[in-house]
Amino acid sequence: MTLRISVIGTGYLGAVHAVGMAELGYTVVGVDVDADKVAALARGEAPFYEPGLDELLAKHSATGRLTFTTDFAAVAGADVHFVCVGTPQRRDGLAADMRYVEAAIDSLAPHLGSECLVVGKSTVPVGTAAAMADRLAKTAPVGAGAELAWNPEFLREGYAVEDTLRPDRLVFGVTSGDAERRLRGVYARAIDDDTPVIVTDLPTAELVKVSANAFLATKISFINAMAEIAEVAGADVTKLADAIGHDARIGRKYLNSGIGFGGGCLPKDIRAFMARAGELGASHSLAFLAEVDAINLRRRQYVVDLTRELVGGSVANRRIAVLGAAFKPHSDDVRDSPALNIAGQLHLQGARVSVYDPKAIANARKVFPTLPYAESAMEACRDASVVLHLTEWQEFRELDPAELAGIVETPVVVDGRNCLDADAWRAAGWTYRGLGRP
Ligand SMILES: NC(=O)C1=CN([C@@H]2O[C@H](COP(=O)(O)OP(=O)(O)OC[C@H]3O[C@@H](n4cnc5c(N)ncnc54)[C@H](O)[C@@H]3O)[C@@H](O)[C@H]2O)C=CC1
Ligand SMILES: O=C(O)[C@H]1O[C@H](OP(=O)(O)OP(=O)(O)OC[C@H]2O[C@@H](n3ccc(=O)[nH]c3=O)[C@H](O)[C@@H]2O)[C@H](O)[C@@H](O)[C@@H]1O
Repeated sequence: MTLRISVIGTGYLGAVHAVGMAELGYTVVGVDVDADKVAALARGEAPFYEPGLDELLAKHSATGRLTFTTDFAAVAGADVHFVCVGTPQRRDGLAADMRYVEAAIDSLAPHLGSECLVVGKSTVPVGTAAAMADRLAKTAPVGAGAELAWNPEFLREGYAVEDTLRPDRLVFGVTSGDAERRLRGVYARAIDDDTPVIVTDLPTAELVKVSANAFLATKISFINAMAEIAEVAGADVTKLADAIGHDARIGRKYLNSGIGFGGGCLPKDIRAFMARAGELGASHSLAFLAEVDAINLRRRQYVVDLTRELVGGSVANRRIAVLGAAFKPHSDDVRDSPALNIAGQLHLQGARVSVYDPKAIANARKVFPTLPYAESAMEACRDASVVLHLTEWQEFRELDPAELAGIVETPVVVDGRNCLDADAWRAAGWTYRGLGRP
């Protein structure tokens, strides 16, 4: 019999997971409290930009095997329930806001059938799974027999469909062999014999997730610290990254220097990890993450200061072109976007900023409605005193520096992602400034 799956929370993670489960052949219902999001998904439209998602959504919505609703009663009868709700940073501190996970468990509990599996996928502070198992036991109908497991997700936005359908590894935090067997069954069609499946207890599974993100954030801040040193020493951090990256023990990935990491995950996850370590009496173990965070935030400030310096001291009334609003290319996500943060700071200092992004303008407008936005890279750059390249979309890499030089006021470019062809820009008459790169 076809497995029936429910996915609670249909944001960047949950919508892709629901679609992925349908692609694996299951009958799937996605539930969210956001009626607009549900309505879009139910029409077969992805509520955000993610390559490949629209096609699969349309394909499976048409068969009726993939449905979306705000009504939790629709999850009744599902064999496996995946909890994918948000765990954002709390407004009053560094810790994760667990309200949404708790609410999802409470809404799910009354509808659980006998012998179903509830699987947490959200990124949570260690100890959450055990607490949610207790919560479920207290609220689920007597005899419901639901079991809880934690299966953290490692997908990257921009590659979310691919990562869901072909995960590089799976982690199953379980308390029984039966839960492991069921999870192996769910993912059987997504993996081959070589895909590592790591089966752990609940706290280890939760920690794997946050430590993976902490490591990635640390690697990025490491190279950005090297960029700071390279800047004052007159060295080239991009060459340095290539050279150390050839050492297989180090590896070149996540050594791209620039304005640092943003998004809905790395920044809030390292902060929540520090907060949890503090609650567990182990603040000292993760004290280095405060520096990782500080190095990262310094990158944004550095570009703001550099821009001011490049225009002779004050950005007031100067036209600044900002290429990029998303926190990274192939995504329309602007959560904690370094590019938007820099644009916002310059705007507040009186600059006449013009922001362009191929996919993220609509989301950027919601967060920063007062920022001026352009319809194209050329429009953003017209009459600019400085061009800031802040999100490395392919479209920006392909800009013709000679053509652009003809429409700006002053040909000065700051390459916040260290990936433009410096020689080509200089040859076209530009003052090129990389970050930690001559
Ligand atoms: N975005 C990503 O690439 C990845 C995210 N994660 C983790 O997945 C979780 C979700 O992240 P995103 O999808 O990015 O967040 P998101 O904000 O895009 O989506 C969360 C969704 O949960 C819904 N929701 C909130 N409370 C609810 C409730 N009580 N019942 C049903 N739905 C509810 C919201 O309306 C929203 O649509 C987070 O813990 C995040 O750290 C993990 C791996 C990758
Ligand atoms: O927990 C999550 O949500 C996800 O967080 C990250 O994925 P994501 O946020 O989609 O984006 P990344 O591709 O990791 O990039 C994060 C940020 O780091 C920046 N970055 C990345 C790599 C690099 O070398 N340098 C660098 O500055 C990017 O521009 C971006 O702002 C992880 O890569 C995923 O494995 C994880 O599942």
